[in-house]
Amino acid sequence: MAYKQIVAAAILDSLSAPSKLLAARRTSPPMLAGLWEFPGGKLEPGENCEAGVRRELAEELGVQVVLGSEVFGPVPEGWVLNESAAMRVWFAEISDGTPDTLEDHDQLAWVDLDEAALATLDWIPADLPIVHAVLADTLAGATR
Ligand SMILES: Nc1nc2c([nH]c(=O)n2[C@H]2C[C@H](O)[C@@H](COP(=O)(O)OP(=O)(O)OP(=O)(O)O)O2)c(=O)[nH]1
Repeated sequence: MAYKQIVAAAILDSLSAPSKLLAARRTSPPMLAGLWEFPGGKLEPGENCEAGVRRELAEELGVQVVLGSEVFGPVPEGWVLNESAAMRVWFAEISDGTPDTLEDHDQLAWVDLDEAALATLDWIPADLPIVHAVLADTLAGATR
């Protein structure tokens, strides 16, 4: 089964000594509006995944990033979101710009990297295993 490829970033305050994750609240479609996610989007035809992540973060948040390790999911396309889409996610640190809600989001939040703080956000349900993997990888020092 070929999944539509989505790419996204788990943006940390620091790749070397992470303490916070940048979460973004979606504005559309109605079914997902108000839910929190990893900023990112659909890969364009012919684009490689890392370039896609960088493009999406520039468009949506107005930032440039340094990419760290991938947050590996269970399939080659990353984390299965639904019957037709899967998402690869990379750790990232902002190298230029201040994140802003330029496109697709109405709120951004720097959240402490602990279970309780992350659980206060209403995440897209498909993202919950990814949130746990992000936490586990940061605790294991596997972000870069
Ligand atoms: N970016 C992102 N999308 C997610 C996450 N979790 C999740 O289920 N999705 C879904 C929502 C969408 O159906 C799809 C991503 O598409 P998108 O609408 O963000 O893509 P895009 O920015 O390229 O937008 P567009 O061209 O369709 O306007 O993946 C997540 O954490 N981040």
